[in-house]
Amino acid sequence: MKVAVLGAAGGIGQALSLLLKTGLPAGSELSLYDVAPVVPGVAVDLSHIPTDVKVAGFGADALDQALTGCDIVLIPAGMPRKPGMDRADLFNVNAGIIKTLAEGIVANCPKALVGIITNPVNGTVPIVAEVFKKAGTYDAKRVFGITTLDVIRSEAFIAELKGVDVATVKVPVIGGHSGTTILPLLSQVEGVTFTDEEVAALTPRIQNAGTEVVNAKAGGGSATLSMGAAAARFCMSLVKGLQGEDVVDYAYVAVEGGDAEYFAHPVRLGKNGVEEILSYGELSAFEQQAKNDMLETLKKDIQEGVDFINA
Ligand SMILES: NC(=O)c1ccc[n+]([C@@H]2O[C@H](COP(=O)([O-])OP(=O)(O)OC[C@H]3O[C@@H](n4cnc5c(N)ncnc54)[C@H](O)[C@@H]3O)[C@@H](O)[C@H]2O)c1
Ligand SMILES: O=C(O)C[C@H](O)C(=O)O
Repeated sequence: MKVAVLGAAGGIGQALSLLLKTGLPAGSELSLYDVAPVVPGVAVDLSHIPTDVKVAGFGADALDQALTGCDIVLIPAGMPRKPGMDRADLFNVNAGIIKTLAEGIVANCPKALVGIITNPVNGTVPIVAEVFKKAGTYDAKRVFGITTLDVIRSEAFIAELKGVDVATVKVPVIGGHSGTTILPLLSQVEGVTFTDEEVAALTPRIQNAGTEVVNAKAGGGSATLSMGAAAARFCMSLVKGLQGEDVVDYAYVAVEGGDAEYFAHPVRLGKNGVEEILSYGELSAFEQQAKNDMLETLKKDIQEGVDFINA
C-alpha cells in the first residue's frame, strides 16, 4: 500500500503522517510532499519510529516522484482560516493549489483513491473531479471529500453531553463541510435521546466547531490534531476497503440524482473505492428543514468549484 500526503509539512500533514507511520499495514510506503523546504526533515524524523512503513520526503519540484504508484492520495495542502474568515474565503488561494495537485495525480497515479481535506471542501472536491474529467481519468468512486472531522466531533460532543462511552457513539453526518451544510442526524443516534432544546443547541455546536478551534487558536490556524486523527481514521477505512474488507464510512462524494451533485453520505468502500452509496435514512422534521435550508448554499459552493475549471 502506498499512501501520499500532499501538504505533509503542515499542521494537519504532520499529525496525519505520524498517525499513518504508526497505523498503516506493515510493508506500506508513505510519500510526503510539500512545497515547504522542511518536508525532507519531517520524513527523516518519522523514519526513526520503528514501524514497518517506509517514509520518503519530496520537495516542491518532486511532485511526480511523490505520486508515482500511489494507491491513496490525501490532500491537506493549502491555507487554513484565521478568526473572522469563512471557509469560502479560502477558495481563491486554495483552488489553484488543488488544481495543480490534481493534475499531478492525473499524470502519475490516475487510479488512486483521493481524499481531499483542503478547504473549502464543498468546492475543492468538484475542482479535483473537473480536472480528472478534462483529462479523461475521472472515476467518481475514487474521489472523496473527507468529512470525518464532523463525525468525530459529533461523537465527542454527544458522549460528553450524555455521559456515555464515546466508543459506543455513532453519528451520521451528511451534507457538506461548512456551517449549515454540515448536517448531523441526531435523530438516528442509537442509545441516547435528545430533547428539542438539545437538538437546537447541539446541531449548531457541531456546525460551528471548526470556528470554535479557529477562535481558540487566535490567529494560529485551524484544527490540525483532530483533523489529523480524522483523516487517519478515514484513510484506514480506505485501506480496509482496498484490502477487500467490507467497510462503511461517511464521505462527501458525487451522488447521481442526489440532494446535490456532491453530498456526504454513508458509503460502502471496497477495492474500487465507493462500492455503493447508501441511503442516509429518514430525517426528523428538524433535519429535513435544515437540509432544505442549506441546499442552495451547498449547490453554490459546488458550482464555484466546477466553474473554476470550466469557466
Ligand atoms: N476537511 C476538514 O475537515 C479540514 C479540517 C481542518 C483543516 N482543513 C483545511 O486543511 C488545509 C490545511 O490546513 P493546515 O492547518 O494543515 O494548514 P498549514 O498551513 O499548517 O499547512 C498547509 C501546508 O500546505 C503546504 N502547501 C501550500 N501549498 C502547497 C502546494 N502547492 N503543494 C503542496 N503543499 C502545499 C504548506 O507549505 C503547508 O505545509 C486548510 O485549507 C484547512 O482549512 C480542512
Ligand atoms: O474550520 C476550519 O476552517 C477548518 C476545518 O474545516 C474544521 O472544520 O475545523
